[in-house]
Amino acid sequence: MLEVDNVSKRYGDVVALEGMTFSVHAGEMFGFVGSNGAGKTTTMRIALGVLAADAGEVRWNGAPLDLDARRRIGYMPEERGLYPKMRVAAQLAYLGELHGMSRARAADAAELWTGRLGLSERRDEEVQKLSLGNQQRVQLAAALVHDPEVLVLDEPFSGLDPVAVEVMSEVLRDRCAAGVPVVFTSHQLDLVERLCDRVGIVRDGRMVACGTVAELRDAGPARLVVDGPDGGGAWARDLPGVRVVGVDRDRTTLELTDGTDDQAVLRAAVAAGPVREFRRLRPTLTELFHNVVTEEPVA
Ligand SMILES: Nc1ncnc2c1ncn2[C@@H]1O[C@H](COP(=O)(O)OP(=O)(O)OP(=O)(O)O)[C@@H](O)[C@H]1O
Repeated sequence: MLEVDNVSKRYGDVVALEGMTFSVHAGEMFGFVGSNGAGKTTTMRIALGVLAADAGEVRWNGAPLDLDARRRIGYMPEERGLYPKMRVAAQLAYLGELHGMSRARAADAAELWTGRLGLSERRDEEVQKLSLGNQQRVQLAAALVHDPEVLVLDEPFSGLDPVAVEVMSEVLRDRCAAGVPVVFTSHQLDLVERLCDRVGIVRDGRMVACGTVAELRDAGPARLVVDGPDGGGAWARDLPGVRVVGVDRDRTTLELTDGTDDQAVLRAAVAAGPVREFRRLRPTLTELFHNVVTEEPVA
């Protein structure tokens, strides 16, 4: 398990992180989302150990991250650090050797990952001559080549075409299934919602919401949509614990205060007329994200 525990970081007067805390378990895919400048890259750099925290700790399997543990992380940096003039397979093999692999194992791993990531035809090309999307595939291969125990990926999906997104998703799912914790940042919330077991939403250097997508969608006041009795939602206006928040012809959107029994609402609706639809309204991750990042900051 990778644990980021109460990590804080300032750059001069800028508070980049303030008590950032979360953990990623073996075999779990964790999506790390937030607005530009929220602190995601800073967190990833600290998790990898390329940047020192002012306070707090990063632990791998319960122990503070040391040099040895860092070598077992596969990292895809936001600034994409490849050697532009080196050829794809030679570069990957070289990176594998830097991580302590024998020359033969590193060459095999380079062969394997270029194949898995659809780069077989590009093995002997210079990285700088590849399209940006293909350079990104090489960058992921570089994170994977030494068979890391943890994957930390900064924006692995940005700029990829739909086929490349599928290839990359498949590889990450596969690593997760092999027990590797995977954490990645992304602004593509639909993708995060589809892929991740858990999601953390960061705002102004703090984790403001964290959980499974289902947990996050179920948090907050319950909302119901009822398509039924006529009359602009009049049937619901006097129900205890119920607020009418929207009316669209016979379709009424209700917000329930905590503890209000939705079945009592259903009975009231049926008593007032025929009910054609009665369902819980759950926000998408995009709506949740929007709510979280536009909320007034807590003083
Ligand atoms: N080297 C630096 N020197 C000064 N300030 C920095 C430095 N790196 C980051 N910051 C500041 O720290 C804050 C967090 O930045 P960070 O890059 O971690 O955000 P992010 O969530 O990764 O953003 P994005 O989605 O735009 O990549 C921002 O206010 C940023 O301006």
